[in-house]
Order: sequence, then C-alpha cells, then structure tokens
Amino acid sequence: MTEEPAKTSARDVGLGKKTAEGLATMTPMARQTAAAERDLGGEALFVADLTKRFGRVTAVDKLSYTVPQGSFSAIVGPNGAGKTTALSMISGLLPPSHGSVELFGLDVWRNRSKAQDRIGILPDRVRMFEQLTGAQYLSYVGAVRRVDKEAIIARSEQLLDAFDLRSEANRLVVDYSSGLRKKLALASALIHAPDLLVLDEPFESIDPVSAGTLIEVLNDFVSRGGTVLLSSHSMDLVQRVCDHVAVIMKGELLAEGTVDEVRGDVSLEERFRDLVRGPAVSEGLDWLNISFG
Ligand SMILES: Nc1ncnc2c1ncn2[C@@H]1O[C@H](COP(=O)(O)OP(=O)(O)OP(=O)(O)O)[C@@H](O)[C@H]1O
Repeated sequence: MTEEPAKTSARDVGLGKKTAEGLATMTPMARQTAAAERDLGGEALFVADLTKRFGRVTAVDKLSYTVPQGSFSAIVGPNGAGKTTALSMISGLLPPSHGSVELFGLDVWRNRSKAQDRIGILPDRVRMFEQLTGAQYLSYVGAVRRVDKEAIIARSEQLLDAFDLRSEANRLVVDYSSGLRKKLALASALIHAPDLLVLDEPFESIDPVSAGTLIEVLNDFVSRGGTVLLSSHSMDLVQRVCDHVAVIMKGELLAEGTVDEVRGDVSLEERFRDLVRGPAVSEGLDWLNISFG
C-alpha cells in the first residue's frame, strides 16, 4: 500500500544529525517569539466536553480546549490529574465516555484509522517487541504504518542519527535501558511523518543530553509545520520549550493559553503551584523526625 499524498509541510520530516543546530542557539524568549510570529493557521486538535469515567472515578471531566496547528503545546497537571487518560482519548487509544476529539477537522472516534495516520504517538506504557533489534523495530513500525520500503530505510537511518541511537541499532530491544527504549519509541512515532505528535511524558527517564537532542528534534518538527502535544511534570522545561500550555487537575481544565498568558508575571512553576496548591508537605509526617539524641 502507498502512503497518503502530502498534506502539510510536516509530511517530510527530514530529520538529520545537524537539523536543529540553528534552533539550538535560540533563547527561550526567541523560541516563543518565533512561535507567535508563525502563521499557525487553524486548529490541529479540537476537544469538546471530553469525559472519561472509570466506574465511580471521573478521570477527565468535560475537557474542552484547542491545540493550534504548528504549536508546541503541553498538558500539565499533578499526579492523577487525567493527563494520560486525556492523551489516550485524543490519540484514539481509549474510547471516551462522552465528548469528541477532532484532529484537523476529522473526528478521531468516527475515523480512527485515518486520524491515527496523522498522529505519532508515545503512549504511557510502550509495549515493544523485545526480540527485535532497534533497527528492526523501526522497520516494523514503518511497515505497520504503511510507509514504503525505501522510505523506511532512509528514515530509519535519519532517525537513528537524530536520536543518537546509531550504536544501539543492532542490539535487541530487550537489552535496552528504559531511556533507550523511550528514544526508540519516540523515533518510531515519527517514522510515518505524522502531522501531530502526542507524547506522554517524553522526557521521563531521558538523560539531559538526550533531552536536549529530543528538544532539537521536536523544534525541528514544529518548524516544519508539525504540531506537538506533550505531557510533562517539568514546568521549567515546558516554560523553556513550549509555546502553549493547558493545566488540568482532577480531570478539569484550570487554565490554558500561551505559556506567557498562563504564567503571567511569575514562572510557570509558581503559577502551577498556585493553581493546584495542596497541603503542606510535612503535615502529619512528624514521625519522620530523626533523633540524634
Ligand atoms: N484504567 C483505569 N481504571 C481505573 N482508574 C483509572 C484508570 N486509568 C486511570 N485511572 C484513574 O484516573 C485518574 C487519572 O489518571 P491518569 O493516569 O490519567 O492521570 P495522570 O495525570 O496521567 O497522572 P500521573 O501524572 O501520575 O501520570 C486517576 O485517579 C487514576 O487512578
């Protein structure tokens, strides 16, 4: 089978070792200015009244928001806020109890296969074929994503370089560390040149050097017209790297907008703490006092 015809400039994600060198020199402010100046066009994602109930637990509660096309967006929230559940429904992996998800005008839950062709997904728990090598795994995902053979070979080479996985390419996945697995999963999420990347905690388990590489790759993807939606617990990273953010807690949207709009005059971390403030950390933990007497 052949791939869909070209739709946006993000279809050709020509990732290479040096792709993001220019972007790497950008300051965070320049990064946000660049995003604001781009003609972002329409919405990549439109979520309306999205709700998920697990028995008596409402994990996501009437979530409505949009992700602009060409944005580098984050969804943040405390543990158990509903981020993974929301991203799973957005990616077509978990059916909503109520509400809708539109991806580039396409209803994800009515046209799941077509919609998924346009998404690259890094799910919460990635299951991989352990007895394949990294290179074989990339080829496998490329074939499942209906990428033609020549493109699989060329893109695999570029992705192995971009994610600094070249020396691991012929090792079995079963022998990969969790960080290497994550990098391979991220690389495979790009192999079909999606228009939107939905990444659940992509920086978890990734060392700072690899995180820098990943940021370069994602910036490059966005600069080519792609859209990124990721979840993260690092407010510093989100403030530095993303241009849009949504804050959720107990499944409900607390704030959304550009990172500057949401944080106002304070850091995103401070704003986040204000929004989701919990009980004082040491309350009720007096028994942890260490006695030196
Ligand atoms: N399959 C499930 N069955 C029952 N409850 C679930 C299930 N999946 C998630 N939940 C509950 O839904 C709520 C949201 O969970 P979710 O994993 O989406 O949060 P999260 O924001 O991704 O959390 P974290 O930051 O800790 O990863 C939690 O209360 C969780 O216990």
